[in-house]
Amino acid sequence: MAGIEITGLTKRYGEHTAIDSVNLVVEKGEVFGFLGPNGAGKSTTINQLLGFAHPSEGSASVLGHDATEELMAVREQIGILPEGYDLYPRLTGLEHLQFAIDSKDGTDDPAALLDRVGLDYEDGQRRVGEYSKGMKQRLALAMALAGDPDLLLLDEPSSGLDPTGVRRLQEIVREEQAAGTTVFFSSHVLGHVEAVCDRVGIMRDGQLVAVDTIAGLRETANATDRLKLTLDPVPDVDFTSIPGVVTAEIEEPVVDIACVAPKAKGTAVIRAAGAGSTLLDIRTEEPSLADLFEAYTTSETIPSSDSSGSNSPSDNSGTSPAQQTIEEGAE
Ligand SMILES: Nc1ncnc2c1ncn2[C@@H]1O[C@H](COP(=O)(O)OP(=O)(O)OP(=O)(O)O)[C@@H](O)[C@H]1O
Repeated sequence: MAGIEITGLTKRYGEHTAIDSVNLVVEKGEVFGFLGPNGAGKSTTINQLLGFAHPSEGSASVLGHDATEELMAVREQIGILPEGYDLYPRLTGLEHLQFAIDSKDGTDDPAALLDRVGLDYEDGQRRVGEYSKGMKQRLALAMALAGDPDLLLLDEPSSGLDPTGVRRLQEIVREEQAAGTTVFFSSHVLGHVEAVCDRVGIMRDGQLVAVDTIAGLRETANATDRLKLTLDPVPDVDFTSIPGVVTAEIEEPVVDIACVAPKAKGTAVIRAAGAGSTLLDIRTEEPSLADLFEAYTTSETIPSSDSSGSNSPSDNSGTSPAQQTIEEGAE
């Protein structure tokens, strides 16, 4: 049984299609990052998983239960940190937590949950109306963890968190995964996603345009590695004539080379040395998730490969829109 299984999921608001024929399988125990620009359809998809709205077409199941028809069974097993959660200003943090524990028939110690998200017991005794934004976010995360859920659904969990809070969140995600919990979360903080996710899915204009590991996305996007050579002097060498080098920009004393073939880096170093230059420094950079995000969400043609249709670690039968241009994909 999958953690999440989404099949042909479409949601229309009047004439507007918010999500369009989304297919996705997230395996149990997987940490899955759900990405996309503003308005791409992430919250709409998550809301369908939470049974907040009926799909126009298709279906979504969570831990084997239909998200719409078996809402209560789903809710009992999952922890939710939704976008725009409601907290009650007059109630204390501890009262919120006790409510969350009771609603799951849980046995958690509220003080331990507070500690887990980095809130003091004294914070827990204060009314939530006095909380800062980050404290509210920590409390909402603690509420999602109540009742030892089998699946965590987190919409922008790092919103409002300071760097210590983000690190704590990452530790919690890893601890939960080690305990067998499936974690599905949307985030615009790509460094955080990169740090904890097994795979990511990228939404664009309501469609799921990529599902893969970050290494897989790098391969499919044919994204360039960067090689920065600090040379004394910068030689009169045409680095772009090296097979695999895409661009070579000189900003004395640095030559910044973008290349698609790993071998090109070694050749560039040998050519520079052969021209009599002393190599003062060498740096290489792989494309970051932010670079990949840009490639998948702003370029006219969505990167694709034979394997880009795989939307599950064990399933190669997905329906990612390979070879599809944005114009063709838009409704
Ligand atoms: N209740 C609604 N009524 C009408 N349109 C809606 C509604 N909810 C969402 N939409 C539209 O659906 C599209 C997807 O919105 P959604 O909130 O899912 O995006 P998102 O990827 O979560 O964006 P963000 O990163 O800004 O949170 C947007 O064009 C939005 O305007």
